[in-house]
Amino acid sequence: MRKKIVAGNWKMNTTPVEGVELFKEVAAKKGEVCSCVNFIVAPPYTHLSEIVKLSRGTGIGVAAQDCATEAKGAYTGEVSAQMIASLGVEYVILGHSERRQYYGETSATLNKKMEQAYANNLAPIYCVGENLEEREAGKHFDVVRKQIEEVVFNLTPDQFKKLIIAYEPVWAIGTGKTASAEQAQEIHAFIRKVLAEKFGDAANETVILYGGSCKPGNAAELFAKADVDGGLIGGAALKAEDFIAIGKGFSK
Ligand SMILES: O=C[C@H](O)COP(=O)(O)O
Repeated sequence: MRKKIVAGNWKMNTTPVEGVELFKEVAAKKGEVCSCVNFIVAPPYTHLSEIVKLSRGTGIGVAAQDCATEAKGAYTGEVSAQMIASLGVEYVILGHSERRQYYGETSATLNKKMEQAYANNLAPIYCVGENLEEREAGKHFDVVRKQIEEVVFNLTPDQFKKLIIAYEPVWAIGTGKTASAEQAQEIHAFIRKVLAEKFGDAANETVILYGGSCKPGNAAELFAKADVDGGLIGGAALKAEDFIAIGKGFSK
């Protein structure tokens, strides 16, 4: 039985004070959701220390939204995986489409970040997904396969066991357009098949999250699909009520 995960990517939103409030609200409401659901929050770097402390005993995991390609040194503005891990953070989101699109992250960049994440015991949440043009041209399977082959296929079998994948069609992120549950299932099953080509049966254990305008109204339908193991939530993770309601998509 694969883990069920609902992860909230706060992106560049909330001040540290607001973030603490949001976290406290989520923690207070978490009991309304089936204990089978694992919640993770990914606040901005500036909030991590405080939120890790608050998370103790709540069962809510904490992720960073990114990490540096290098271990340490003269890289102004960067934050290393070691710095993040030393706070008690367990996960790191890597390869989010916003990082790929606005900061030019390539597979080469992401291979280095993966290496740093694993060297510091952080479990990566590796994001893949096609843009609208690629989807309309019917290239989504090829795009996603490439994003997996160029990065995930470099992992050792042991590293692979810790990996979480998030499929996020770029055309659905923050747009209000959601992939249908059928579209999500189709590509999640495809991702699992590609992973199995390299890692065999271990791919049956890989948690594959859906991301892109996932909200209380569509979560249950998406999560009901066989290969959709939860969600990576953006906008709706900024309201505790909505985030928790998405978690309830698993409760029935
Ligand atoms: O990381 C989260 C995704 O980019 C989804 O964002 P969204 O729920 O606002 O569409």
